[in-house]
Amino acid sequence: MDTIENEGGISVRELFEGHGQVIRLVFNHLSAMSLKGAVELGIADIIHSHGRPITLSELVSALKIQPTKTSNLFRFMRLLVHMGLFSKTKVGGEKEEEAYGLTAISALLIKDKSYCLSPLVSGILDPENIFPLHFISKWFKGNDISVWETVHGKNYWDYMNQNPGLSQRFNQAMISDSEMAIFIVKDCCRKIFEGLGSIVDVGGGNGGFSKIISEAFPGIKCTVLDLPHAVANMPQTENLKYIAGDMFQYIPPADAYFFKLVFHAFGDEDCLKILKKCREAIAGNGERGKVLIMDIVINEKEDKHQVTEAKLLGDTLMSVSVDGKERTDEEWKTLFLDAGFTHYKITNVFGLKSLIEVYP
Ligand SMILES: C[S@@+](CC[C@H](N)C(=O)[O-])C[C@H]1O[C@@H](n2cnc3c(N)ncnc32)[C@H](O)[C@@H]1O
Ligand SMILES: O=c1cc(-c2ccc(O)cc2)oc2c(O)c(O)ccc12
Repeated sequence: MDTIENEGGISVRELFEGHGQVIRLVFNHLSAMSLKGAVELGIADIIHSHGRPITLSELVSALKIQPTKTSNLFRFMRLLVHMGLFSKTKVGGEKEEEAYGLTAISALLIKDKSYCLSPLVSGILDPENIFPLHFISKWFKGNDISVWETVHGKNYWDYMNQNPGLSQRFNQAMISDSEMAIFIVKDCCRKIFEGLGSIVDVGGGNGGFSKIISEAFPGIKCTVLDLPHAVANMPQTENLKYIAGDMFQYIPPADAYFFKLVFHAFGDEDCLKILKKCREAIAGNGERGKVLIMDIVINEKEDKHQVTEAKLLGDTLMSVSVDGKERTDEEWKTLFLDAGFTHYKITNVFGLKSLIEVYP
């Protein structure tokens, strides 16, 4: 086939393929929006309560949608099966029919399960939350720290502070992201938490993780430190307290300083300030204490392609939304050593996250 000289010798066939890739990328937003639609329709809940794979006609009637939408639903389910949200099997005797079942993805969307991720899907894909992402190019050309300043004239946390509805949906999203941590705390990483007398969950939001810890280890006193709007009106219990404050100003002393998805929301300079505060607190406590970080570690060599892609998408989200970043092992190491820590250990835990133990 002909080549187009002024395009660096790319063949017309390659351009055809490139055209398909551009269309695929443009249509990519439909993956997220279809996931959101499936969550709002409650398809996973319907299949779960059905107790066995559900046929298209049974699904139409359970969804209480017009029969005229049957073929649209068939095509929607075909996409969701392709995306891995649902499985497709044959049911029935002589007159076989196709039926849809749950997969490891849709099992996480069942609303009565503690580890349900539906609030994460709706919270992160909230139109108000994604609107500023339409202005990435405008942000690149200007001097604003994030797209939130470009669009709303204030940073992410100030915007949240002034918009309690969005803040609540974001906090619910993060709580649902924490629920799976129960398996880590109880199983693979139990030893990391055993024997601790106190934990400060710094930037702990509504305390999703601390609730899990305080229930699994009644002997640990958990304190959630977060900005005033995030911890307002939170019910205190004997071993779970909330403090409104600024982690750049003060972090209360504890046996362990826990940070889940906090460092990825800040640049290196800010992370160093926070880590140095922890290091000082440990020194002031007779070198007793450690930092525990549940966050993302980019590992392009060992992670599957899809996992790296999700981490890199997250990195761009952090870069444009909050001046944060996802870090490689080397980048984490530099931060820890610069803050005065001597060693650390990374354990891959769940989803995209690792648990990093950092020692003085
Ligand atoms: C991405 S969220 C993580 C929430 C929680 N750790 C979790 O994973 O569910 C980051 C949190 O940092 C909090 N935060 C931001 N700036 C802070 C500051 N200066 N002091 C304390 N918390 C802060 C935010 O309010 C938010 O709850
Ligand atoms: O929009 C987000 C999403 C996340 C997030 C949620 C769940 C995960 O397992 C990883 C990342 O984190 C965010 C964040 O830390 C932030 O400061 C703003 C937005 C988001």
